[in-house]
Amino acid sequence: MISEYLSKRFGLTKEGSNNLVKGIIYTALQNISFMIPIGLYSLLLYMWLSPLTGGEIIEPNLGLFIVLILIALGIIFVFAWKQYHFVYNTTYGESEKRRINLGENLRKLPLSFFENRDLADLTSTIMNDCTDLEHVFSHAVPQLIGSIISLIIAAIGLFVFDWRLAIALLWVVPVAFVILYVSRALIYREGNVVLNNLLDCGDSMQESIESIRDLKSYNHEAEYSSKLNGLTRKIEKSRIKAELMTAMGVISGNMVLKLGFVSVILVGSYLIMNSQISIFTFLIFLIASATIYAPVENGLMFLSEIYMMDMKVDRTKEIEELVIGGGLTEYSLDGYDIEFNNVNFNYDDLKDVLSDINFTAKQGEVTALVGPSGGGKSTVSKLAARFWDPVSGEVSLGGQDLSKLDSEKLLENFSIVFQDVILFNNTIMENIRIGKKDASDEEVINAAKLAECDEFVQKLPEGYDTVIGENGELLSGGQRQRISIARALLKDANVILLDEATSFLDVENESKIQKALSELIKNKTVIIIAHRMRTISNADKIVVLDDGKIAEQGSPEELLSKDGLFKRMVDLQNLSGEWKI
Ligand SMILES: Nc1ncnc2c1ncn2[C@@H]1O[C@H](COP(=O)(O)OP(=O)(O)OP(=O)(O)O)[C@@H](O)[C@H]1O
Repeated sequence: MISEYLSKRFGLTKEGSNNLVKGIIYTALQNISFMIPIGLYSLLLYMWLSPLTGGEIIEPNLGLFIVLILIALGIIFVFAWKQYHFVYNTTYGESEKRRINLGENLRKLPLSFFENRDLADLTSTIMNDCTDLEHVFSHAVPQLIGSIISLIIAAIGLFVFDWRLAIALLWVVPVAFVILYVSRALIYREGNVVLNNLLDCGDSMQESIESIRDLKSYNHEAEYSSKLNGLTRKIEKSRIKAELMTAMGVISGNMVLKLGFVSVILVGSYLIMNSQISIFTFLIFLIASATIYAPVENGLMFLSEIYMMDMKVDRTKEIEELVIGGGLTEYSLDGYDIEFNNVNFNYDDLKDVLSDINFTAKQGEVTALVGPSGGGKSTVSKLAARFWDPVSGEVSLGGQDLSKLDSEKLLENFSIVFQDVILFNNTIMENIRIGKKDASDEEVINAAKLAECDEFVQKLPEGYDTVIGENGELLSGGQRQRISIARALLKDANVILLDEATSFLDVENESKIQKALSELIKNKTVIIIAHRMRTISNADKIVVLDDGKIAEQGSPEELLSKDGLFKRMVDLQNLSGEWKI
């Protein structure tokens, strides 16, 4: 039962919660075993003090006492070792599983999730929240529950000994817990404020590092650092307030515990004066009051940590429980036409981003999406790869409704070249191999040659084995883009999405890549988004998107013969000397 509760409450695996229960039992046994030497010491005192209290002379066997103390130490050691084994193995094992699980879930989440989610927040959940949970499981939970169990057992023994002194000793414990329980709401609220301030500051840090070039070029560094200073001060203030709230609860609880010692002295003195208890009983309770509160004090300290943990468990659970895209993993496709049927879409219920979109991107053809900025071109391409599902209508691939297919499996059919190329701090060879993880070096080099990478790669100190730095910092924008095209060439999928794929390239390289792409796209479904008319002059079909609607569609020749938006865009670009058909 406890195991089920722990598993549900803290999101532990069955094995993890079973081991944590064992850890808690050993914590309680360890706490109790600490009382064995105290018991032996009390017995020794009783023997020594016996003649002073009118009893017979008892000669203690010191050798036996030393042996018993050594045995007690052995027992303490075994319990401590067992407790350590179960608690720490569980904690780090569970943390590992939690992180892997979160990583797996993130991998399976629809890409739309990441567009609306703050990346600093996600990193903080995986790293910081998991680390904080580690501490809670290794210290707070076993200590708190273990100390409650050992306290109950010790309390039963003390009640049997003398119920009046037991009450004098123990009345403070529930009072201390109630005080901390009452301060729970404040601790939770202030903890939340700290967490949000930390996230805001992490976000701003990340943003300032990512945009350092623009900040410097627009002389905005001073404003930005003063914003960061403000956020850091906010963290400091909220932390102090949160610590204060926690301290108020914990210190008040601990102060109440100290009253237990006072009440034992008062009640004990009264009972001794009235000859109702022996000096030995009084001594036992005095020793107990000096030791029994230590685990409770720890427990109180950890209770506040457990309160703070709630929000962290909620944040990790949110990712773990998010409905994963789901869908069929086994299906057959009738070709690779992508069809939009009466598709309507919005990102946030506020404004329709796409209305009544109907077109087919045919296999073996290049379909170009053009139109003014913000018209919805990228959104259409995202729907084509099921990064999002339409609000109404249907997007299909080879006759299958995309919203019924498993996203991960579906993307096996896609090669996508994004506008923002993401490269990894690895060699060029491995960066291209991402397109097809089992590709041989030869296949990688062939793809690189087709994407016009070979020439600049040969000039690098270690050729294909050159490590290109974080996000390819050693490469130019055009080189990065060519690497991402090489990846797509290597993947050789049936559907190709090119988002401004050649925007960084100079005219010479661009025409070379266009040649390579025309080889690649034979008999494939290609959707290309391009601002420059030159890059789509060979398209079979043009879909012009304006303000989320299809303004017109048809072959370039058809659209040029009309006096529509496309013609106006071409004329405009002709004016700037870019359009050659
Ligand atoms: N993740 C998002 N959340 C909310 N709104 C978004 C999101 N992405 C895009 N939009 C909005 O959707 C509309 C269409 O954007 P989209 O990026 O599809 O246009 P686009 O034609 O590709 O523009 P551009 O040519 O400038 O890249 C815009 O009004 C944009 O503000």
